[in-house]
Amino acid sequence: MSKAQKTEKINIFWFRRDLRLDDNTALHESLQSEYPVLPVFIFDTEILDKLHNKEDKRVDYIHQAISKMHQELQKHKSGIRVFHGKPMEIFKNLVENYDIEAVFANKDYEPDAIARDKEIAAFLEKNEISFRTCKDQVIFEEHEVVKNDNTPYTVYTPYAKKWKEKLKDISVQSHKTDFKNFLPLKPENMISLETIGFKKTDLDLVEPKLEKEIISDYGKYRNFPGMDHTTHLGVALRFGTISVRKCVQYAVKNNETWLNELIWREFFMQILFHFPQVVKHCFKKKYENIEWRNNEKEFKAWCEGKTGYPIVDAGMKQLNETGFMHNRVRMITASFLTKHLLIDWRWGEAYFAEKLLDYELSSNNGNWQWVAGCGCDASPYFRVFNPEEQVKKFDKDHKYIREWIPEDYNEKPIVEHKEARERALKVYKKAVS
Ligand SMILES: Cc1cc2nc3c(=O)[nH]c(=O)nc-3n(C[C@H](O)[C@H](O)[C@H](O)COP(=O)(O)OP(=O)(O)OC[C@H]3O[C@@H](n4cnc5c(N)ncnc54)[C@H](O)[C@@H]3O)c2cc1C
Repeated sequence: MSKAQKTEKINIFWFRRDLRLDDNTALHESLQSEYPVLPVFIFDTEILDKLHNKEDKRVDYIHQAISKMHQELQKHKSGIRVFHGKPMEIFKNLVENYDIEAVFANKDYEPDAIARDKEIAAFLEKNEISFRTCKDQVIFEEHEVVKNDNTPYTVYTPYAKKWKEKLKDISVQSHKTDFKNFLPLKPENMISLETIGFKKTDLDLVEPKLEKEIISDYGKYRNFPGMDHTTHLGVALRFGTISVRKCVQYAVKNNETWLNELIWREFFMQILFHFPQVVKHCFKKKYENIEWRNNEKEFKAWCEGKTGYPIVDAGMKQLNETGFMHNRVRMITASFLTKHLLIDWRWGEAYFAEKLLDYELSSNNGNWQWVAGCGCDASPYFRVFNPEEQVKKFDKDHKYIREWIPEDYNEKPIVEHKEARERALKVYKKAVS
């Protein structure tokens, strides 16, 4: 950055978890204004420093998504200026070097992001720069779908009902990007993964697509992991490489079951917003009394896919090898950890957070608490998945199991189902009664 840039007034658009050029609300807003727009992205050291695995596919995903947009913008004689550091330091620098009218960004609803944005907004305000945020990541924000007395819903079904009623009152519109108002920039290479302390992985970013064959029959086949009949759009929704408005428009026309899943996503987002204590604690307080066994050897066996229960082990292998696990198997593995092994759901949640490509704090936390029985609208604690019965129902030809566990697999079960189930029921009952 050079002082010479101060001569022209500009706007800044700050990419965060909205890594796309099309149908991007705040980007669209910024481009409507009278000043040219400088797009920026910050590899935030406060987030990256916490990642121990330096071959993290998510960092690679973000890097590839930004590179693609940077190349696209270079065709329009602009680009993205990508920084590595603490957002506050980066903004101090930007303010010193540019005459900025406003900073535009899409709203982020996670507790850490809210705190970061508050700090940045205060700093910008001091410098007479406005910080304009837009709704983009969701159809309805935390205060838009609430009970008649304005309190948040904590049960999914009435929340979803109200959500769908409200949807009828609005038109979900997509925004077209006008490439004319980007700030002209000299061609510049983007910062490399190595410079920010990470390595290239085997991940190849594929353009997220709404696939008709998958979504039309979603309700019929989504529960069978061997059929792999879900969209795999979780990561695209997480990093915003697809617009949620496009997904919802498509779901409304093509499949209500799939729409319901998108509503679960917003349900858990608003739970996290209204009850941020769930990050560390059970939504239902009584469940803090559970006397977890927390056996470290058994936890390791679970993580490595060596529990002796083929469906659990197949799921953990899929997760470890690809960063994805089918939803049905996420439920089975999570139930096995919390009920059969009586290991604190927070251990499992943290392991998934490290490995899942589509890791989303609100969904991961909400679903772990759902399985463990301690969440807002949770499965009752006495519902203990029987892994063998789950195989009979959902993978009866062992297609999924065969895909993920080796032929010479002969792990001995680390616990016996009936005994483990009874032990779990006893411990849970003691805690909650
Ligand atoms: C223990 C556990 C942990 C989970 N952790 C995460 C997580 O970190 N991030 C995450 O996005 N989902 C999580 N889920 C929910 C669900 O498993 C994934 O969203 C889904 O498997 C992703 O696959 P897909 O993209 O093919 O989804 P699809 O089945 O095609 O669904 C479309 C989208 O709807 C949303 N969605 C679907 N199911 C759920 C759900 N139960 N809760 C919230 N949103 C949902 C996701 O954004 C998903 O991409 C978790 C589920 C469990 C049981």
